[in-house]
Amino acid sequence: MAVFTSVSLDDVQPWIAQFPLGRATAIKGIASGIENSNFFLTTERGEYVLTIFENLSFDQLPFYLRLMEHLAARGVLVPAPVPNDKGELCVPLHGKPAAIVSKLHGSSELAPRPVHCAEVGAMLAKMHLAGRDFPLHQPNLRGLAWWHGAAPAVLPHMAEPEAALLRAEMHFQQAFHASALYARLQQGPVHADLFRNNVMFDGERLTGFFDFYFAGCDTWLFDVAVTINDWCVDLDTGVLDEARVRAFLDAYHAVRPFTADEQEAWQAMLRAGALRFWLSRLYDLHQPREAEMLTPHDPTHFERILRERIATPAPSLYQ
Ligand SMILES: Nc1ncnc2c1ncn2[C@@H]1O[C@H](COP(=O)(O)OP(=O)(O)O)[C@@H](O)[C@H]1O
Ligand SMILES: N[C@@H](CCOP(=O)(O)O)C(=O)O
Repeated sequence: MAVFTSVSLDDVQPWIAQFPLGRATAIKGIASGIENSNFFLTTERGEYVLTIFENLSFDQLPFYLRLMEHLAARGVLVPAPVPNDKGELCVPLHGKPAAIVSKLHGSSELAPRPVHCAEVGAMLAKMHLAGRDFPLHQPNLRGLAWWHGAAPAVLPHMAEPEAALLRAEMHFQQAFHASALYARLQQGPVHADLFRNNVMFDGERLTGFFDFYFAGCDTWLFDVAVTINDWCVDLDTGVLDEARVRAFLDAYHAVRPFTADEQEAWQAMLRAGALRFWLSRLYDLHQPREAEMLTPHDPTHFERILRERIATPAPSLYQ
């Protein structure tokens, strides 16, 4: 659970006057999440989510918030940021950047079936296409450059077999990212953290993607790999579930067809998706930050997934 910065109804009342939302009537800290302080905010106009950004700067936030605005305007189901009376999407609260977005209906589907995976696959493809004319650019801040900084920070804490795997995979990914094949992959704004807990469903109907605060420009295939590694995996073994993978990939391919280059790069990208979260979970474990409520995620889950993606041929992207 994480609320890093506390906010009361009294704190928020004068602040919210700059938004066209009426008075705030209730505010409640949200326990889940590990990056930001989130609150359900009820106002005279409806239900919203207030986020105080703990690690992102005012300079970085326009990318995320304008991307959500851009996607929402193109029919991609994402929370719409609410502008204040000056048209700003991000304003200080308790000295930190903060934003209000619309609240999505429903709940996360933590035991997805193929029908849910198909919904996510189709919406992800739609999101990639809708992002093509997004004018702002920011790299994926948890990409290869970050991996190079994080690996030396966690390696001293690791036992040798795991450290050897991390060094070898860094080496492999360095070569993959420098390859001509990688350079040919299509790129654009990606979510980069589209796990089960970042998508809302109302029954079998997807109501939205949220938590865009790891988004950045990267290959579309990386986004597919990150998403499949969570949505289509057997959580105990890290093995991909064939029926869920097929449903996801077929639905994605029907909206935005995969290319032959992407097929060739697929196994290496599934490995990249696993490495990214193994590293960030190791980093959070060994370099913890202050929080009122915080549950660290288990790194061994992604170590298992990485070993499995190295050992097992990747499923075909299209039939
Ligand atoms: N726009 C939204 N609509 C509905 N619920 C939301 C929305 N944004 C966040 N939440 C809720 O807040 C929780 C934590 O948000 P999240 O963005 O995952 O936090 P963090 O960025 O700290 O990881 C989510 O699990 C979800 O229940
Ligand atoms: N999805 C990541 C961590 C990011 O946390 P989130 O709650 O913001 O999605 C992981 O599982 O390691």
